[in-house]
Parts: sequence; C-alpha cells; structure tokens
Amino acid sequence: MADINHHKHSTLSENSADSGDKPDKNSEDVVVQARHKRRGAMISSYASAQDLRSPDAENKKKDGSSPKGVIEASLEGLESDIASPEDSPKAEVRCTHAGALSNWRKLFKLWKRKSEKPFSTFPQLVVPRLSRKNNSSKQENPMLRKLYNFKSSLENFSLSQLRAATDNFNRENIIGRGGYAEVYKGRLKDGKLIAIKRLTKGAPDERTAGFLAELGIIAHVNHPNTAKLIGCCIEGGMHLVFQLSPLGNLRSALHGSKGTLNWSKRYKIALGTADGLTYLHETCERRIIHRDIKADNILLTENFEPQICDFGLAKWLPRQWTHYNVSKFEGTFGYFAPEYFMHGIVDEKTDVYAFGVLLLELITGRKALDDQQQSVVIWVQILAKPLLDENDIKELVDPSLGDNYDVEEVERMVLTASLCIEQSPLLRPQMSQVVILLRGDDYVAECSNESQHPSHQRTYSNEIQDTQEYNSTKHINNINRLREIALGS
Ligand SMILES: Nc1ncnc2c1ncn2[C@@H]1O[C@H](COP(=O)(O)OP(=O)(O)OP(=O)(O)O)[C@@H](O)[C@H]1O
Repeated sequence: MADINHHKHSTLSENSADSGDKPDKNSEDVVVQARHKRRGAMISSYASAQDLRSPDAENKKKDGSSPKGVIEASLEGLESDIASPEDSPKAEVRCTHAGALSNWRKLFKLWKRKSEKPFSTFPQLVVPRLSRKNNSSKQENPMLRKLYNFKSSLENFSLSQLRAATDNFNRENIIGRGGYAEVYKGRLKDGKLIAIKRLTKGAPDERTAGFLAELGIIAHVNHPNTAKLIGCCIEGGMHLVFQLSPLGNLRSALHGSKGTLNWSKRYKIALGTADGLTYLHETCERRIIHRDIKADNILLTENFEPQICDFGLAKWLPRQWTHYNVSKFEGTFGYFAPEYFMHGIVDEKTDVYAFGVLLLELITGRKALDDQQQSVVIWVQILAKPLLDENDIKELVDPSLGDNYDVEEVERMVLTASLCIEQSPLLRPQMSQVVILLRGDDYVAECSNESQHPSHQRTYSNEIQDTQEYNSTKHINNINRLREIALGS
C-alpha cells in the first residue's frame, strides 16, 4: 500500500546478529548466550537498575498485584537509583529515571486520591489463562494435544468454497489491504461471515513463508482479544480465513469518516488490547511478540471489543531467551521502539512501546503518522511528552470529544501511555502492569487470591539500555534519523 503507515522496511545491516527468524538454530542460541555472558559483568556493576517488569525483592511480589503495589515498587527502585550516585553513575540515566519517577509519583497520587479502600486489602491479581485452562484436560501428551487442537479447530477450505463465499473474489468485497495481502469479506453457506486474507504480494516462495509464519503463530492463539482464525486454504494461492470483525479496524473507526469514537469505546478498546497483549506475552502457551501493534491491526467486533490481528511479523520468543536480534527491519513508522530501531532488539517492550503510541492515538485522536508525514514519534517526544509530564489533560484529549470523557480514566490512560513510551525499555511497564494501571482498583478488587504473576526474566533490551549512555544527543539523532526516513529524504 502506498500509505507510509503500511511500509515494511529492511534497513538494518544484514551482518547484525540475527536470531530472529529461526528460534531453534543452535548457533544463534550461542550468540545470544555469549552476549548475555558478556553483558553480565556490566549488569552486576549496575546493580541498582530497577526492572519495572520484575520487581525483584521477594517482599514486593504480593504488592505487585495491585496498582499501588506496581507503583510503589517502581517508585522505590527509581528513588534509590536517583539517590545513589554510585549505583547510577550516568547522569543521563538518572535524569531519565527522574522523569519516570515523576510519572510514577503522579500515578501513585492519583490512586491515593481516588481510592477509598486501603491498598493492603487488595486481593492478588489473576491474569486470565484461557489457553492453559482450555487445554488442561489433555495435559498428558502435549504434542498429541497440539495436533488434536489444530486439526479439530481449523477448517481446510477448498477454493470453490471461498469463491462461493466472496462472489468469485469480487473486488467489491475487499475490506482491507495491507502490505502483503488483500482481505475479502465473505459469507459461508451456513451464513457465517468471514474475512479471507489472500496473500498477494511477493514471490510465491515469500508468500508461502509468510503464510506459514502467520499460521504458525495464530493457530496457537486463543483469546477474546485476538482475531479468530477458523481455517485456511492453499488451493490457488495462500488464504487465511478469519471470523469477520464487522466494524473493521481501529484506524478507520478512529480516523475515518464514520464519526468519532466516544470515550467509553476508546477506553474499552485500550483495555481489551492490553488484555490481548498480556495474553500474548505472558499467558499464552507460547511467548509471542506481535511486533506490529498499530491501529490498523486492531479489529473491532460489533460491541467494539478489540481483536489484535495480523500476526505476519509476530515472533515466538523461547522462554529462556532474553530477546531476538533481528536483521530485517520491519514494522510501521510511528510505532517503533528506539531499541528496535537502533539495535534490532525485539522483546515484549517493543510491543509495550507501540501500545503506548496506540494509547496516545486513542487519547488525542491524532494519527501515528499524520497526513503531512509527521511522525508521531517526533510529536510525542517533543510536543506531547511535556504535556504528559505536566499531566495537562485538557490539552491532550481529542478536541472532538469536547468535555465528554471520564477524567479519571483519561488520567490513568495518559500516565500509562507516558510510561509505555519511555525511551528506555527498562522504564516501561510490562503488559500485566499496564492492565493493572489502566483498570485501576475496581478491577483488582474483583480478582481472587490465586494470583500467579509470570516471573519475567531480564531481557536483553534492559541490559543494552542499562549499559549504554543514552544521552539526549543520541536521542535527538535517533529522532532526526526517523524523520529523515519517514520523509524519504
Ligand atoms: N477478520 C477481519 N475482519 C474484518 N476486517 C479484517 C479482518 N482481518 C483483516 N481485516 C482488514 O484487512 C486489513 C489488513 O489485514 P492485515 O493487517 O491482516 O493484512 P496485512 O497485509 O498483513 O497488513 P500489514 O501491511 O499491516 O501487514 C485490516 O487492517 C482490516 O481492515
């Protein structure tokens, strides 16, 4: 598609260590492990670096299941970093931490102000575990279970079935076009509405590879906030068949001509997308990094329930790995996390950053990349960040909403967004923390006591960001480089 929003790019140097495309390749595993070892010494000498995604002290584990706990644990870590020059020797890092500290403090105040319940009485958080629950009865043989699930749940469509459903792939039935595919609306004989993603771009081999890559991920995914794959067809091309999401994608709903999405719908979309991403990162049988979270890839059901779609770039990240280091630079301008853009590092925080940009779109009504090709990264960092830092909500909220929004929800969303778009992945929350921050006390109060926060290992992007001097000059250079590429100059 001509729109720069949809461009996929391959600009990272080919000789950068690539473990991204073949997770089972031994040599790449060794590269990652060797890197990890090299970094070890540096990390231990920087022991105070606080990983917001895995509050390390045992006694914080319980608190980590409430908004207050998440905020307090993070505040403590940031405060100790700033107060201990020998632990945080880099002035720039202290400065970044100070900014984050101020955001976390605001969030803390917000909860203190709004909550009538004592924090300590909150029960532990339960993250929904759909796929694991669903599969619990077939635990005895995981391989058979997977085959069984795969075969029983996916339909193998014939080309004639898809032709009949789409009036012979009538172009009037095209409901979406992406970088790789055309998507047709169709109706099966039993009346079920479907969306057929027909891979159209690239050489046949590339299409097959893309098809298998997407199928390999999406076939394992099962959550109310992810797109529902119902089958596939490999006759006359590569086709993935999904349940139709009748309201199309979020970009059209938010920026199209159909009118404004009201605040409660935006909030619902933010929450559902956060739930979907939490599932992919932390609850799904596989640890999945989506890598292309953007408004086009959030579909909407008739009830405005968001569904994450387009797993074409998604990566399965083995649990023992800290990250992928990709050589092929793909994704969408406006949503790139700095560590991905600069170093090709992919882990959960890459998605968290993109989710932060998505939150800003929902709050402000601005496009991630506007019609003047102005990158939202620049807008976010130069214009929006000061507003975020000052919590200047009226200035930030989409003017078309007028005063019709819930101030408390907006405040939560603004501050959560500001944390998600932190330059350092270290300072971004993990998605389960995002859910807690966005939903607030009521959600936590509803949860039962059987909380099992998945423990997250430290990721490579933490390490590299800890140990490099990410000073403001580099940051401006990054922004300029993004601007140059975005503007094609
Ligand atoms: N299940 C669905 N229901 C309704 N619309 C859909 C569905 N799946 C896809 N679409 C529409 O088709 C568009 C493109 O789909 P998708 O993102 O999967 O294609 P792609 O070629 O992989 O795109 P990209 O260039 O972002 O990688 C979506 O933005 C959406 O508008």
